[in-house]
Amino acid sequence: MKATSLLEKQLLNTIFGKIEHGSLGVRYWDGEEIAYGQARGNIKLMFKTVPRFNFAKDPVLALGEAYMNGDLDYEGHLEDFLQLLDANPQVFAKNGVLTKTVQAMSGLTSRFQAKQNIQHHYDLGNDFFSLWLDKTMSYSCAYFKHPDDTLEQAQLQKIDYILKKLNLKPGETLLDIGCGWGWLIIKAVQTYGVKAVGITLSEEQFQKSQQRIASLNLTDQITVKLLNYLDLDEKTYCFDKIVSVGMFEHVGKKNIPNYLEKVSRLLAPGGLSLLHTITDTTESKPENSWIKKFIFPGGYVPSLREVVWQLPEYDFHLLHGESLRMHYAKTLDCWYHNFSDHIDAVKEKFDDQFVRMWSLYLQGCAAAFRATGLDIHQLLFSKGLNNNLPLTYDHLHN
Ligand SMILES: C[S@@+](CC[C@H](N)C(=O)[O-])C[C@H]1O[C@@H](n2cnc3c(N)ncnc32)[C@H](O)[C@@H]1O
Repeated sequence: MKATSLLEKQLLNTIFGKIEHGSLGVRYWDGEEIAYGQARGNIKLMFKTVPRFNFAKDPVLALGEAYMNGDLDYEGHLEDFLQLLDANPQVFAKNGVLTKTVQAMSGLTSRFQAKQNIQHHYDLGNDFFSLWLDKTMSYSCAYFKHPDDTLEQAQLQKIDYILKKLNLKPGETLLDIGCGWGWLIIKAVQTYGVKAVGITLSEEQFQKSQQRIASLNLTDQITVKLLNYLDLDEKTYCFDKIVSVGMFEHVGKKNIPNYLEKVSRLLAPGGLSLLHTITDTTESKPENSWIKKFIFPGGYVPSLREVVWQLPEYDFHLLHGESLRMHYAKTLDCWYHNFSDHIDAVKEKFDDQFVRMWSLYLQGCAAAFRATGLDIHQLLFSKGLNNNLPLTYDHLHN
């Protein structure tokens, strides 16, 4: 064995040797198999070659990179692996335990960086996303009323559910911050006769949503803007309702107060806002640097309490909160299933590294919703007091 491969093996052996909770099987490139931790594990990493990445600096990032590059495969369930990461932070954390809070405090995202971050992910091409999203092109957690609902049904149910929570009335104004490909605002206008504004930072989403709106003759009722939500003019706009679905994860820890402030300035007194966002159990978990580097640059998953405690600062009153954790695991399963079904078409557009990266992202996130504290919440709140709302939420389920 060459000296470098021996050194790499010693390093990995030292890292995995610190596992105290759970267990991990590893097959090295020379064929040797070692079981780490306690008891028999259900997950096995198989190094095909000497990995080229810096495990000493950031093991999670290096494992992700080794998988993407085809140096590493695994057998078993990703859920088990993610539980192992959670249970052994001292082994897998970047340079020791650096919490999400500490890392995220280091930078306020500029307008330019925010746009770059969004384009990195969302401007991969509408034809790519349409291969595996449903027909509405909703790119957020769906709502499954029955386990065998199709993805499209579940996405339409999610939109319907959100619009009911917002208690929309004809003639009201609705803002959708991070409107994606526009289906929620289209449904809101068609079903409730509201006037809607949608904002996105993605060029591709902007083009496609404009086309959809024009083809449905809704241009008088809907405006879509290619804009950072922070730049929406408060002197021109005031909305009865504001919704944001799957956008808040891009805001960043330092910008949470700016987001809430902006919503407060754009919302009419007594107005309602619904925030649909991924949340984590605590803000002191190590962040996943692989996801942050390759999938969502600039992303930050807040904890639920981090959002809720700030609401009163802006005179927001929490009315309703709901976790849809298992709905997101199912949504991701559907996306991964569609992605795999269209793998040949994906491979025509992207290289192997990209395909492995997106497979890991979709499967890894599904596993994280199932096995870690990763969650997703819909929070409904009013600006100031609103005494004219239904007394119960029975209408949501009729
Ligand atoms: C995960 S997608 C969700 C899209 C849509 N709401 C849905 O449910 O399908 C996130 C959206 O947030 C938008 N976004 C992220 N940061 C933004 C910002 N600073 N200003 C405006 N839009 C932003 C993206 O362009 C994208 O449309």
